[in-house]
Amino acid sequence: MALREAERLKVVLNHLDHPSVNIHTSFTSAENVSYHHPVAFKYTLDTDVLSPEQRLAYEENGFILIKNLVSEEDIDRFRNEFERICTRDVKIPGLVIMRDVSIAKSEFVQGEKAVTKLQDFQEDPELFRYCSLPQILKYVECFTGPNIMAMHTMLINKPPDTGKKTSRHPLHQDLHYFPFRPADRIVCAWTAMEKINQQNGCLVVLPGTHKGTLKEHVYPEWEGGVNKMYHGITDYNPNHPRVHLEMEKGDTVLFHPLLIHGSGMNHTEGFRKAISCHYASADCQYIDVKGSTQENISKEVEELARKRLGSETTLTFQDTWVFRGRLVQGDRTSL
Ligand SMILES: CCCCCCCCCCCCCCCCCCCC(=O)SCCNC(=O)CCNC(=O)[C@H](O)C(C)(C)COP(=O)(O)OP(=O)(O)OC[C@H]1O[C@@H](n2cnc3c(N)ncnc32)[C@H](O)[C@@H]1OP(=O)(O)O
Ligand SMILES: Nc1ncnc2c1ncn2[C@@H]1O[C@H](COP(=O)(O)OP(=O)(O)OP(=O)(O)O)[C@@H](O)[C@H]1O
Ligand SMILES: O=C(O)CCC(=O)C(=O)O
Ligand SMILES: [Fe+2]
Ligand SMILES: [Mg+2]
Repeated sequence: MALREAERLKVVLNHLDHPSVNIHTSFTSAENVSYHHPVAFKYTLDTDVLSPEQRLAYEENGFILIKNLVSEEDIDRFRNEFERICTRDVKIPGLVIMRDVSIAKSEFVQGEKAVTKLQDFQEDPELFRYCSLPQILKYVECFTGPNIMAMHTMLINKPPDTGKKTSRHPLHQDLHYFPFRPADRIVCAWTAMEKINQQNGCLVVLPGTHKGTLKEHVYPEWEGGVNKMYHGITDYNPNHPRVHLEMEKGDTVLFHPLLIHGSGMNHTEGFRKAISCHYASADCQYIDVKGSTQENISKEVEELARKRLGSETTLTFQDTWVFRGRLVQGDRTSL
């Protein structure tokens, strides 16, 4: 134990010699922590990628924002591919094209304007390039370690709100959807595909909530309706500070799967776009969610699998993740 503390201290101290860090402004916190209370890092691993203040920020807040991580050129390519999918120029196996619930039964909306989310693009080489970008994996490894699985992929096209407030995403923890652990070895990368602010419905996070436990999730009672599987937490502290993550095109936030987050209404006429991937250490283990707060989502997913693949399907919640996961670095050891 003492040896591990010493190793941790060494990491912090090593960073003190790092030439790119400004000793006068940024070091104070890392220095204080390391001398006065040896740092017990729980949420991050020892790599040379995160600066001491980035590392402490993630430990404390459960997220870090990296400016300008994905190039314009790459984002424009993802956007192009998104359009080809919406117009049905390409068909990708396993990919789910989801409409906003407010227009789900409308025949009159077509193309990109009818799509609120692409889910599971792991079989599309062009979009899946996002999940393998080396500059993203370099950060992801700080949380997952070297064996990395891309477990869940999405391109979110938050529509202008129709007035029913269905463009909101209720406050939730992504871990609710995942039957694998440990949670600390899972991380989401979420990249803005354009300028995203409060007007068009940016991410809203409750800093520090990753230190809590997984909460119960249910459909919120919203008058205008709620999108399929958009479960939310009812039992959160309404006075907890909220941070609106305003981002530029290419900025990327990495966040912990227990961090409570959601997104507000899109008050603009544009479709707000973001691309994301949930990564997990390939060393994670599947868990049985029976009797836990995750039982409701597991039943809902299994029901959807039966609807899609036929009523005789015996696919479990865990199986759906085995099929979707793709190795992006190292060895597929467990997941
Ligand atoms: C090998 C694997 C196969 C097994 C597949 C199982 C995969 C499940 C994936 C879901 C896991 C989600 C994991 C997320 C983890 C990270 C955290 C992210 C948090 C979220 O974002 S959760 C929300 C994401 N939700 C989904 O992705 C739900 C998946 N969506 C769908 O399955 C379909 O898009 C949907 C909504 C069922 C529509 O199916 P579709 O066949 O395209 O549509 P139909 O026109 O036939 O409509 C069927 C029926 O559904 C109603 N409908 C349509 N859209 C919506 C909507 N947005 N919300 C609510 N209801 C909707 C439609 O009106 C029809 O209703 P009827 O009454 O007429 O039957
Ligand atoms: N009445 C509500 N009940 C439950 N959750 C809500 C409610 N209103 C908003 N939320 C959720 O709270 C989070 C932040 O939304 P909030 O409304 O604060 O965003 P905002 O960006 O301030 O948007 P707006 O300007 O539309 O109010 C989102 O996840 C949203 O879905
Ligand atoms: O609104 C968004 O882009 C975020 C949605 C989200 O948190 C999710 O799908 O898990
Ligand atoms: Fe989420
Ligand atoms: Mg609001």
